[in-house]
Amino acid sequence: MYIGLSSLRTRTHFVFPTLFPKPKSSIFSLLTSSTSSSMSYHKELAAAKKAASLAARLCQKVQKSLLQSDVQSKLDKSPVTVADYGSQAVVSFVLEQELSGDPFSMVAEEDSGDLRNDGAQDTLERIRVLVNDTIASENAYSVSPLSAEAVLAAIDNGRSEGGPVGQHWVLDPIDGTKGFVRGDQYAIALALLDQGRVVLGVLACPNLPLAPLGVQNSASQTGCLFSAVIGEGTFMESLDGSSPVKVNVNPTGNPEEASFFESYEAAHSSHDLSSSIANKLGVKAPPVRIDSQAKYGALSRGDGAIYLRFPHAGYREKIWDHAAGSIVVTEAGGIVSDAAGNPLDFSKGKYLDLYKGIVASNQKLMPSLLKAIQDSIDEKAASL
Ligand SMILES: Nc1ncnc2c1ncn2[C@@H]1O[C@H](COP(=O)(O)O)[C@@H](OP(=O)(O)O)[C@H]1O
Ligand SMILES: [Mg+2]
Ligand SMILES: [Mg+2]
Ligand SMILES: [Mg+2]
Repeated sequence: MYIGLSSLRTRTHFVFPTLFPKPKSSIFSLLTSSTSSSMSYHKELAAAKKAASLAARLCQKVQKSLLQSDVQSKLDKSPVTVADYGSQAVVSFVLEQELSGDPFSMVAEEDSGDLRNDGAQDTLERIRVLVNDTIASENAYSVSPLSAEAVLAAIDNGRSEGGPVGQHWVLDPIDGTKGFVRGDQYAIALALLDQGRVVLGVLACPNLPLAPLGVQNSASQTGCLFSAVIGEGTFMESLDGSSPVKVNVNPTGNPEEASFFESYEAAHSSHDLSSSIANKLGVKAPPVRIDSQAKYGALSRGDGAIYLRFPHAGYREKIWDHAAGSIVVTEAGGIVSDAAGNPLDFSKGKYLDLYKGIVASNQKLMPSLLKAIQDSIDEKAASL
């Protein structure tokens, strides 16, 4: 099954009684009753939610009227749009404003290189206007409009290499650019590393319905903001503003009840390998294919029970593609590991060193899932 926006809009049986039942604890009460170690991320969490929400507003505006000229190709042939750059500039600007005075380091996907080339002036001007309009819409920052140079500098604030020492923000300004361009799912993914560990993650998913996948209808509201702080659990709220509700992964230990997520793009993850693993495990449902870390968000609230990702040989995963998503799932009670069950190590710079791929699930399914994965990998190797 492919979950794009169009198919999401046409489903009928809606059963999400109160979209946001009265929360048992709000983010505020939760943070005030938390342990001293996680208390220290209160300010960072508020800043991250604000930054990702504002960037989501910019992306939504662009996605509604995306022009062919808004989409460029990077050196590796992957797409990048004015919204990727604009989102990165907005997140960088908001974090600096909200956390001014603190040392600032950010590892982000985009850089200003191509925008400084001759012939990129029109694109840069479009980004500058988008960024300034978005910042002005917040009414909270009394700054004069940013110049083109200031926008380029904000984008380049994301040039850190990360690593095991100190704090580093990790940003994917649009994860799932291909989905974004297609009009489907994407996410703004922002995480904080502290001494090499992910301690906070925020995922803004503007096109993800608030109701669970498969049960929403055309009237369902879309736009979810997931947030997680280490030791505090995972919360979901509407991007339009609502009280956060705590979410948990699907607890099933029965593969027949479990559905699994994978990339929409077959070039990003082997669909054949996932299907062999699902068969071995006894999963009955067809794969749910969605772009971006929206998969981690959906998994954290129990829409499915498994996420499988097996990039083709030679591809190296980047930390910004998994940092926010992984803490959103682990704080909701799930497990995220490589295909051998090793935890992901975000302390090695921009890249993740992995065995074969990434897998996320709940505590009960993980042991048999890892076995099915290894059996499928061995079978594939023997058939070559
Ligand atoms: N050949 C490849 N194999 C695996 N992942 C890839 C890939 N090419 C690009 N990607 C990554 O897949 C991400 C999208 O994930 P998904 O497949 O879950 O939608 C992209 O993020 P961006 O869109 O931020 O560039 C990109 O980093
Ligand atoms: Mg990209
Ligand atoms: Mg990405
Ligand atoms: Mg991206």
